[in-house]
Amino acid sequence: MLSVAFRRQSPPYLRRILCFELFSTATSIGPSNKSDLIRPDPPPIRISQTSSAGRGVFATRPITAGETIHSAKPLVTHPSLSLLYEVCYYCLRRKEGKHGVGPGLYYFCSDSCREKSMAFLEVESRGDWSMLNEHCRNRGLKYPLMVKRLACMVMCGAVSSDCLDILQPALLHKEMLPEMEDEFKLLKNAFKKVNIADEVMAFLSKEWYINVLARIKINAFRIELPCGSYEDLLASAVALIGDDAAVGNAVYIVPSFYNHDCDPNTHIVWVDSSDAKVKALRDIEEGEELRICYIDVSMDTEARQKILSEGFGFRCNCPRCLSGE
Ligand SMILES: C[S@@+](CC[C@H](N)C(=O)[O-])C[C@H]1O[C@@H](n2cnc3c(N)ncnc32)[C@H](O)[C@@H]1O
Repeated sequence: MLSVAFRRQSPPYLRRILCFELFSTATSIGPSNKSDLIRPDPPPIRISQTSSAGRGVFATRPITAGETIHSAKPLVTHPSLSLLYEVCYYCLRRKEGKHGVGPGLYYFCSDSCREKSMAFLEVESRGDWSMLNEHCRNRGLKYPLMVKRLACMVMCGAVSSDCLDILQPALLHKEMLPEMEDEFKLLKNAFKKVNIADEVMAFLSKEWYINVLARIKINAFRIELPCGSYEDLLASAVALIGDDAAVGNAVYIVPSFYNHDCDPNTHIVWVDSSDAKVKALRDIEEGEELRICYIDVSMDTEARQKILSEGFGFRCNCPRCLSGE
């Protein structure tokens, strides 16, 4: 087991985030009497410093194999460009059959998803995103689209411009900057052409763009959802040819604190939307660090280290890698 150094309690800012992301859906029974609000048990985790991988997530009690440790809702999502009109524009749930949505119209799987999207869509739908989409499509990029959505969410007041600052950023190399600057110009120009007050756009600087992209790069999850129907299967086949099999990407706060292990004790599952469940793969002791895997761990040590180093910027120090397995 990893030797870990952790404080007894998560720092206050992390406790606030845990409360927001994990308990934002208290169950209400009966009329609007506050005493009727039932809060679920707090999840058995705390976020603390590890000895060698920055912050990590630790079990606060024994956890049984197969147990759902907690659920998490994304802060920001974006569908894959090839499935833009085939999955819910908010939660990425696959469209089942024909839902009467016209060509070129976004699909929402429920009134709730439509309502939650209303504010950022009001901003987003004013712009012409064809150049940014084309740029991303040609280069196979997904993250600039998430930055665009986040910018719209900031402009409509749904989130603050620093909402991702708590997450670890990717290390950026000088060679990456020209492409990021091009993307930023495409984004900024699209906003400039529409009627958005300067003060509402004040946060949208090149530094903000690069700062947010660096965090999304290292913390975004690629969401793959099983196909429901034959039509879904066909849509996925088209996506596979045109782009990739993922329905989209999403960034969460709490799941972003899970470190990687090539023999993980925990995994994240998606059933039918971007709502995530973190589950135990085996029995876990109180105080043990919970780790997921970021990559296909069936590869040999050298291949795993190469992908983790090139894609995530770190040398894996998990017991399996240290033993050269
Ligand atoms: C998604 S973040 C995980 C949370 C992060 N430790 C933090 O403090 O916010 C991924 C980063 O955590 C660190 N990390 C994760 N797994 C690791 C591992 N197995 N070995 C070394 N560092 C790791 C690396 O710095 C990596 O870029």
